[in-house]
Amino acid sequence: MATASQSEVQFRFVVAGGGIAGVTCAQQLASQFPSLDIVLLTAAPMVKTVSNFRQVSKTLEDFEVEEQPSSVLEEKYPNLKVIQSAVTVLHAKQHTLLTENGQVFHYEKLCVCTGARPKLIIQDNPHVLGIRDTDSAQEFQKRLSSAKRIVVVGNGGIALELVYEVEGCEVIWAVKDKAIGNAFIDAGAAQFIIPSLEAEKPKKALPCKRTRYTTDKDTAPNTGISGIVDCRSSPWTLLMCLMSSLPSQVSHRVHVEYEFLLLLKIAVFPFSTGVWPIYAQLSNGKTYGCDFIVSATGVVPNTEPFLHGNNFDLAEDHGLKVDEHMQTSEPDVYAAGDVCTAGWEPSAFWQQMRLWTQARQMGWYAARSMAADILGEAIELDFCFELFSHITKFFNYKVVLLGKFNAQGLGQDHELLVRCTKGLEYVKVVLRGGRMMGAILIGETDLEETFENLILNQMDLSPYGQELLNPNIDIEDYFD
Ligand SMILES: Cc1cc2nc3c(=O)[nH]c(=O)nc-3n(C[C@H](O)[C@H](O)[C@H](O)COP(=O)(O)OP(=O)(O)OC[C@H]3O[C@@H](n4cnc5c(N)ncnc54)[C@H](O)[C@@H]3O)c2cc1C
Ligand SMILES: NC(=O)C1=CN([C@@H]2O[C@H](COP(=O)(O)OP(=O)(O)OC[C@H]3O[C@@H](n4cnc5c(N)ncnc54)[C@H](OP(=O)(O)O)[C@@H]3O)[C@@H](O)[C@H]2O)C=CC1
Repeated sequence: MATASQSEVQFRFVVAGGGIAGVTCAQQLASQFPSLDIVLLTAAPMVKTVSNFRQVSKTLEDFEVEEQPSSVLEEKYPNLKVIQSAVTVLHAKQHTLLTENGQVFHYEKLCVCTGARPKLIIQDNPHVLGIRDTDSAQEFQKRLSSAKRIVVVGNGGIALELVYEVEGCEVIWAVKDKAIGNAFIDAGAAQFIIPSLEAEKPKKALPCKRTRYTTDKDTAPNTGISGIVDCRSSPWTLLMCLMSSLPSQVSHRVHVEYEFLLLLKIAVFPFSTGVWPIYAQLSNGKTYGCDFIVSATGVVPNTEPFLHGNNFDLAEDHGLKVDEHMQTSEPDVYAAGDVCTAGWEPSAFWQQMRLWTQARQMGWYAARSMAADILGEAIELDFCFELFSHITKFFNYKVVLLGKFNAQGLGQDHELLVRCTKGLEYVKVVLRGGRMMGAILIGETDLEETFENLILNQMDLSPYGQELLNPNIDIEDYFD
């Protein structure tokens, strides 16, 4: 509770969390209400902003993520005040927040955007690392520089990127599925991209992702590792950038262990008795000694400071459940980005995935909803939630995911059309009742806009059958 000695300040809008969701929300509120002071409370010294935003098609978007000091944001939005102090307590009934530095904030509307943290297979083990932010990426890089072998556990975005990028160290990739990349791609796509793991990697000046993340060159804090500020960097691209400077003794050696059942008991031997600091025992009977294990096994929403004494509905994945206006179950508390879980009835082609794009869209839409509520206006769920779309890069291939790209929730009630040219492209279409429900496009297919339209307009494609993917038909012209 606030004490008499603590200063209490009142704001109409308070946003907690300086990631993409929180910053987007605060920026939107600051521009919509130029005469009001908006407060952004954040735990980290830097905030993340979107730059070079490009609307690729109706729903597909591409942008870079920059890490910048808060002053950059305050200069651009004079009515936006960024305070670096983590929220420690929320009293939702009283509409007050307490921060680490002892300040009490009274709000009319609050948006919680505190992100998520890695869900580690083993907690508090110095040889099991998760990667989330610049600090954890730097720790990973430091450990990697002297590592001979690492074990990567997990089969999602981080593992897919990590195993491809790590050089100069043997990588054992332990996936519990039959194919790699199950969180993003299907088994066919996995077969298409996996030869890239064995092939010589194309030399590139710097790692580059579809959605990049940069640190301001002149203003980044001194990290103590030379070269950082000259790189286009993120927890992720920063990592890759740093890794490119490591000596390459064993080039790109990855061994995949499929279908292991994770034995939660990972043996840890003291340095004096074991050759390796940690041993990973897999259910297939194999044991691998390694320098450290990377647990790339998903994330858990950062909700702790908000739960005690409040009455939030939580989703199964422990996210703050939000309705179609990004409102939580506590009055006047909204949530956006990784910390929240969409609780509304989703469109037939959308699902939540914890990604930069969705963090931006949710942050923006939460701000619009908060404003609409204050102004007494009605607001409808934004169009960006009509169709799931994501552009990224895996194993140096452009990857576009649309709608129910893995037939999520469709059960047996679907059929697949696939076109694949080794080393060039992989196109998979998910159809239900002759109508397109989703697609995976790998390589420079140039099909994203046409397929996006076909999913949105639900045209009956049954008359075209297999011809839909005939490479000799210019499908773009055909359906335009
Ligand atoms: C290694 C890695 C690579 C990724 N690559 C991609 C990619 O290529 N493409 C993609 O789309 N997505 C990617 N993601 C996912 C993406 O980073 C997240 O979905 C996105 O950052 C979520 O944004 P957010 O604003 O919700 O949360 P975050 O970016 O996590 O921001 C949360 C903010 O809240 C602050 N905070 C936390 N607790 C408190 C508190 N108590 N009080 C105040 N502030 C607090 C933090 O300091 C931080 O500023 C990647 C994730 C990781 C870990
Ligand atoms: N390019 C991009 O778009 C990128 C996006 N990201 C995002 O960043 C976040 C963090 O990435 P990441 O950690 O890879 O999370 P993801 O959610 O992408 O993947 C987690 C993976 O770990 C598996 N897993 C979960 N628990 C265990 C366990 N106990 N043992 C073995 N495997 C397990 C999951 O399998 P199952 O699904 O069967 O539970 C899944 O394959 C995600 O939100 C991701 O979307 C990250 C990097 C790149």
